[in-house]
Amino acid sequence: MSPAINIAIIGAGIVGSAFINQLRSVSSLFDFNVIYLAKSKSALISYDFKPLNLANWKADLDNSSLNPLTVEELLKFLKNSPLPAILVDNTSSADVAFAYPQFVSNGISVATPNKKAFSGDLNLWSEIFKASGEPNGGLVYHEATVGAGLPVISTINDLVNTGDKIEKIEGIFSGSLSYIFNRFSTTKPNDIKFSEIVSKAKELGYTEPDPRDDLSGLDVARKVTILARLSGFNVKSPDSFPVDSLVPQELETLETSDEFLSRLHEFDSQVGHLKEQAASEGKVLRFVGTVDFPNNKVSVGFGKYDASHPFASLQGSDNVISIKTERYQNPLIIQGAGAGAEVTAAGVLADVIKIGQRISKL
Ligand SMILES: NC(=O)C1=CN([C@@H]2O[C@H](COP(=O)(O)OP(=O)(O)OC[C@H]3O[C@@H](n4cnc5c(N)ncnc54)[C@H](OP(=O)(O)O)[C@@H]3O)[C@@H](O)[C@H]2O)C=CC1
Ligand SMILES: N[C@@H](CC=O)C(=O)O
Ligand code: NA
Repeated sequence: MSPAINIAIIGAGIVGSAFINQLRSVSSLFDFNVIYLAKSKSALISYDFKPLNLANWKADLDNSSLNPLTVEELLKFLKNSPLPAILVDNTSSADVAFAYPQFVSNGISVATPNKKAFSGDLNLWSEIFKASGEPNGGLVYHEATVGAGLPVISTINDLVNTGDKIEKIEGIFSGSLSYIFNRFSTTKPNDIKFSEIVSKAKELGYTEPDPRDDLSGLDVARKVTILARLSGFNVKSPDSFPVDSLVPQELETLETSDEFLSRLHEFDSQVGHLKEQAASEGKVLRFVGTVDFPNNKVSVGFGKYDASHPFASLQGSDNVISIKTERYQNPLIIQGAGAGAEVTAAGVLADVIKIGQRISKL
């Protein structure tokens, strides 16, 4: 049994809930003590660092009168942890993400599916990994930021760390857009309405908290930025290259995602023409990200594909990522579910286990 490790979890939504349940299911294999669990308005806090009883965690969290700790308070709390500590950020909060360097430089490890820190300002990227490289720095794992639980980050890291040179990465990186377009855009005419299939993707837990992050191409741009940076291509930001958007300009500034979803139907015909045009050519629309090193080009947007193309035959929320390198001239392909509570949570849990195994060897 690896030595006990204290875990602080922020976020108990679609991914966070599945993560907590999966963590409890492996508790006999690993000595992970949850000492903090928070959502945006309430928290469970074990000030004496004894493991929280998670038997009824959801009701306890919903009914807790404790407010979540601020980032500064949480840092102070975890710095006093008598055991090594891991911060698990299952939110899409920028505030939490931008504080990672403070946690990591204090020896607190981070495991997260939150893309914001890794696709934000390049200086933040450098600060996080510089802090992690310090002798007492915490470990940083973010497998689920690209392709959910699919081994994309670990594969790119292994390729780069063993001296391979990444030449081109391309694929379908959005689970929600994959689900949407696998159904919405087919070579045979269909009467699926765009707004309906988008709402369905949200119901299934595939989209970002605000689906506009998916439909605007920003989520894929964040993922492509992360992969480019890991491959040694210091992309400045997710908006420093062309990104196609499917968010109607009139709906971009609506206050809430609910308002957006309630009005999206007004633009069904506008988006419908895109798919009809592709179908008239015997093709389907797919949303693709590309990092092309020899041509110094990064792009995120629509492409039209024959029914025989690998991008045209995906199922569910599948991602497919093609990685061409100096060694893999015939590209290495990773394919599978790229969104969804269970597969994403498993990616985060696997990172927590890797951190625990590495810490226990220290
Ligand atoms: N869904 C998926 O398939 C995938 C998601 N991800 C990433 O996982 C992360 C979570 O996504 P998802 O679970 O779908 O999102 P949800 O909106 O379902 O859950 C977010 C959770 O974070 C909580 N939260 C938000 N801000 C704070 C804060 N400042 N402090 C404490 N808690 C906070 C929310 O609280 P409250 O409940 O009170 O609102 C909620 O519990 C995102 O970064 C997303 O990009 C990555 C890969 C796949
Ligand atoms: N909203 C994202 C979730 C995973 O990153 C997607 O649709 O892929
Ligand atoms: Na992944």
